Amino acid sequence: MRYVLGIDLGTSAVKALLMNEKGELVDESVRSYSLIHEKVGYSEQHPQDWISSVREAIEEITARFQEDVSNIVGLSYSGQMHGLVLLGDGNEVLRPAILWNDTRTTEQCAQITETVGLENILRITKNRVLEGFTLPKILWVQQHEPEIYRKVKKFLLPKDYLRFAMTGELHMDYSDAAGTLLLDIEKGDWSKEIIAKLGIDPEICPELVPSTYKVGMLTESFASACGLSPATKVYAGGADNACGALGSGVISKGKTMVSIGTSGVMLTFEESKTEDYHGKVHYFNHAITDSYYTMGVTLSAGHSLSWFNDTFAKEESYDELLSEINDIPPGSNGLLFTPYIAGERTPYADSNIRGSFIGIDAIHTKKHFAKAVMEGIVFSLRDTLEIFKSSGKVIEELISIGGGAKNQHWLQMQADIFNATIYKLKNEQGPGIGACMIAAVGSGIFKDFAMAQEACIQIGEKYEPIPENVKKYDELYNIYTQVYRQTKALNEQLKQYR
Ligand SMILES: Nc1ncnc2c1ncn2[C@@H]1O[C@H](COP(=O)(O)OP(=O)(O)O)[C@@H](O)[C@H]1O
Ligand SMILES: O=C(CO)[C@@H](O)[C@H](O)COP(=O)(O)O
Repeated sequence: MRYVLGIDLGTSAVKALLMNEKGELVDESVRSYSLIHEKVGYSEQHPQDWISSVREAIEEITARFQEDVSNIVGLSYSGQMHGLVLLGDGNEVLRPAILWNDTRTTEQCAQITETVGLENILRITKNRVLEGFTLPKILWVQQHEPEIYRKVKKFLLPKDYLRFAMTGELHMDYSDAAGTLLLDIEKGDWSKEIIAKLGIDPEICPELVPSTYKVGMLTESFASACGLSPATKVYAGGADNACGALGSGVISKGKTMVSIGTSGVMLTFEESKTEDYHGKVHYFNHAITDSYYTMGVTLSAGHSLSWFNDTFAKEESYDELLSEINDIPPGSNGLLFTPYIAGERTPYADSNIRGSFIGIDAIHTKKHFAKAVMEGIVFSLRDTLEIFKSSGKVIEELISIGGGAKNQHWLQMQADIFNATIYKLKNEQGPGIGACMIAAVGSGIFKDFAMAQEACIQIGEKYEPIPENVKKYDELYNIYTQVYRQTKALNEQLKQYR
């Protein structure tokens, strides 16, 4: 029997999945790592932590593997998007990686928009300039750390650096490159115009490849450190949201998924690059050649719940914290939360906005706050659903993935707030499954992603909207949508005290 490994390099942890040639998941392991928040708005990680965590996660799987490890024929990746890894002359890492949820680059975003022009940016990249994307981070290093910038020979994204550490080969795949704001989406190449206008050395951009491209084999040293065969073939992989889309079957028109990971994502398949959302949602290349997807991002989705848990209920597991939320009616007895605890992206591209609890009453207890946090996160994802609907899309079914899909009440809440049928996967790790599918298609186990989807994706429970909850949540959503406007100016005044 042949096997493939999928490595999902997430924000909070790396998850390694082992899949057999029938598309069944046979083993998995997880290793967590931390985020560094040196200042408000900063979010970094040490690339070395990714490498050691991945090595340990694979080692755990190979130690349990009962067959010859050469039966693990291929591996691929799903990676947290946009994070900037800078390499010097000898491919050494020059500074910690600046991540997707780092919002220090508001000034650089304004400079890019002014220098390149918003119309040009939208025409070339199909996206607006946002703090989370990679290009503003490159300019930030250029301006604030010129001694480091002078040494830069290549820039990579997180999973590309991981792949380099495992193979010695430097590449970037199109689905992840789309999130740099340097890719000309129509031409499928680095944008010479943006690069020239911003005075960036084109040599720092890595070679672009498709997700199923075979970049090479594992280095002898990495293979022996994690117990794999050095003949294991390595395929490029994709952005975590592209892989999440693969892993939840969003590979054809009309398919939509919602993910509550550290961030929150509402994502739908786009057949072509010609739809125009005027940058209101992100428009990126899929991991399938010549396909695209659009998505809106809630910066702190699962992160809002993990923040609440860490800050107010550290001793409790998620299951303990959420055990009584179903005793509370929709709307948490008048308590409303906006999940802008680290700024927001969709629909408000605003790095300064912060979250609120509105309507705190003496009757509210910890479980009300926990439920309000979950509701606020889903309201925020509904903002993107409304953008899709206003462009004429009909979305009646969604696949829900990510850590948030582990909680059945949260899944029901999604059905009620989106007024749509929610399907859960048997294993909620969509991006990891997508990474396995890339390795399986790359190594020829499946002819294409349609065949891989048939074999690898197993739908679990189904959640139907409950009409009285839908009605109540519609009313509450109307109140929710007013909070941003009404708290924006207050947060501007509060900024100096952060
Ligand atoms: N048992 C659970 N119940 C509800 N939510 C959970 C549970 N476990 C994890 N989560 C949520 O999922 C988030 C992590 O999701 P995950 O997809 O693993 O993140 P990432 O890929 O960004 O590292 C946590 O921040 C938390 O909000
Ligand atoms: O910034 C984005 C997408 O644009 C995030 O979705 C990151 O890709 C991180 O994802 P998770 O760790 O939350 O899955």
